[in-house]
Amino acid sequence: MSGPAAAPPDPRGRAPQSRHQDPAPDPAPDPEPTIPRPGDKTCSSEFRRHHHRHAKPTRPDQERSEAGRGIAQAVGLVAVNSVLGHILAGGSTNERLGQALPALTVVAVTAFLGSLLRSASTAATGALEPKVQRVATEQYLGLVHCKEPSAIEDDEFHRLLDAARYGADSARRVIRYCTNTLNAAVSLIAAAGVLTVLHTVLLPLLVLMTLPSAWSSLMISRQKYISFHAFVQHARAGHLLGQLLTQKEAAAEVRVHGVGPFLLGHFRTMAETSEREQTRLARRAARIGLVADGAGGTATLLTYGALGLLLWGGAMDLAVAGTAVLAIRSGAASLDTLVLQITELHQESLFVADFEQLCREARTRAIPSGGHALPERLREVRFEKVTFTYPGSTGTTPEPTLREVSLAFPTGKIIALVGENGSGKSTLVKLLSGLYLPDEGSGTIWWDDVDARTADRDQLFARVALMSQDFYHWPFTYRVNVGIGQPGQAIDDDAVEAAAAFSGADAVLADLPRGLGTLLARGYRGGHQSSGGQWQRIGIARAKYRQAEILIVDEPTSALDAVAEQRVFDQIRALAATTGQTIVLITHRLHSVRHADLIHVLKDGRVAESGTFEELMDAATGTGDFRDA
Ligand SMILES: Nc1ncnc2c1ncn2[C@@H]1O[C@H](COP(=O)(O)OP(=O)(O)OP(=O)(O)O)[C@@H](O)[C@H]1O
Repeated sequence: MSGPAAAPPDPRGRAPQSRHQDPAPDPAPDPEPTIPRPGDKTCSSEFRRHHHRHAKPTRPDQERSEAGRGIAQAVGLVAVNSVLGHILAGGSTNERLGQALPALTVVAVTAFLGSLLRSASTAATGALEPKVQRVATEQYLGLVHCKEPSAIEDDEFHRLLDAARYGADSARRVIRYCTNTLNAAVSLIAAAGVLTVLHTVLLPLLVLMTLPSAWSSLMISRQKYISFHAFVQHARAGHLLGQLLTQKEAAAEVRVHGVGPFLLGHFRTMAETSEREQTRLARRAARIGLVADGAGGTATLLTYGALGLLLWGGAMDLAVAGTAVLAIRSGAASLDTLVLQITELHQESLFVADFEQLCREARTRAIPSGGHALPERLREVRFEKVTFTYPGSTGTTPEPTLREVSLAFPTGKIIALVGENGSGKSTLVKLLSGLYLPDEGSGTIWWDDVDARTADRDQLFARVALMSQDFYHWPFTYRVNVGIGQPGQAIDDDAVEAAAAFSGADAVLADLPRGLGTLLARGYRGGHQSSGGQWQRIGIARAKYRQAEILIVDEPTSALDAVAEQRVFDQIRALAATTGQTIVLITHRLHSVRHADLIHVLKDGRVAESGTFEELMDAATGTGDFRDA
């Protein structure tokens, strides 16, 4: 938990995977990631086809290696039988060794071949594992970023996200366990084949010996999985507390307000609950193990007793019995490994199933692609009796945040939204930008004559630039932080600089040690820390760079000084006048809406009044809501 690159805790108690021992590619974050081109497929069927192509758990060369290894092992066991036959036969020691020499050579050669084939199989697995993990991780990230924002509000979806987070790692491990399972199965078949040839009773006895450990492994893994699901959110909350102690955003309060001991105490309580659960699981595993060992021991006694009886009764000679002991030992070890690997495979497959469920769920909650095209030259966006309730709102009859809102955003105008805290201004622009849609059965948002519900959402997003209070500070360079406004295009440095000059972020740029290429992320080598006001200018530059038809600015000047604030409002006015952009301005500063063409006043999720500044200030035309605000 030491920073953004720290591996998440694995609630299943596995140690995080260590980094490669070999010289590895530079793991540092890429401060200038390649911005995807239009048509890049992240949520597409092509992506899924790619995944399936690479997700086969074993490769043909690997299967051939394993089959070859099994044959070598069986031949080796038969050769051991021959060696024992010669050694236990009559004659001098030299004669017996001489006769056993060819069989001994076969044993050595088969052991050598087995090693070679095992190593080929390990190399094939090693190549496949990272590929599967990458494809699965890409699929996970590709699907979850395309989901409707309503999924973000859904606790159940978050629980699924938490559980599925381990699916990509599990998919990787599935490869290893598949190989090990194949490995053990081949060894077992070799040993079982030899045992069947030696005596028919030996094989069922071998199976009997291993059944108890199979049962115990399955029981323990099932318990662990149930516990993981019960504790997945608990683990996430514990991880979050750990992060809060190390995060730079919380650093000042943690120290000055002394929040550290409070967080630590909380963390300890949560960790102790986890510890109790681990202890409970360990005790349960111990009890199950004890029962399984007792049953396994009895079965082993039975097996060797049967072997003794066969020898005693003369049904088997000593050399065959010796080979049988070796085959039983090798077969029992293989069966044990097989059971263990199948159990692990079963456990990992449950996590992969969570992962697949998440992928299915994410697909059903994906923002739909396609829809009606928006008008080329938009005249206005009009809300008609729009009611909106946040998904996941609690209560039997959840309260809508917006109620029967009717208002217009005419193209090329400056429209201000004002109202007290919580009146619904930010929610309204979330609907305007297409993030959310009106409640089913409520009114409509019209983009001229196109209903936002049936409109092509990608087109709708493309028409909007957002400059919200909490716009994202991307941990990339200055260039990317502005250029990401148009992620479908290669970044044009001249346009970045022009946007910076527009917003006043050129002054920020002038002070940066590496200009456009300065990394705006403290905590990484060469990372630079910008102030709140400086970030706000960068955010405005980003919105300007986006060149969308509708620019939504939500409290754009809260972190700016008075001069900078005046400058931003002048520029916003200039934007509307020169580029024909529609500006939707949310602000609490009434003097800054003086120049708006239209002001909508919101109160408790409803439109209280609309008009120009003069109309609203006039007692004859205004209701007083604006004047009182
Ligand atoms: N994601 C959400 N889920 C549930 N309720 C929300 C969510 N976001 C906002 N709300 C609720 O919706 C109401 C309106 O919030 P909104 O942020 O739209 O108000 P606002 O007018 O922009 O407020 P402010 O001036 O304080 O920014 C509030 O009661 C808030 O608690």
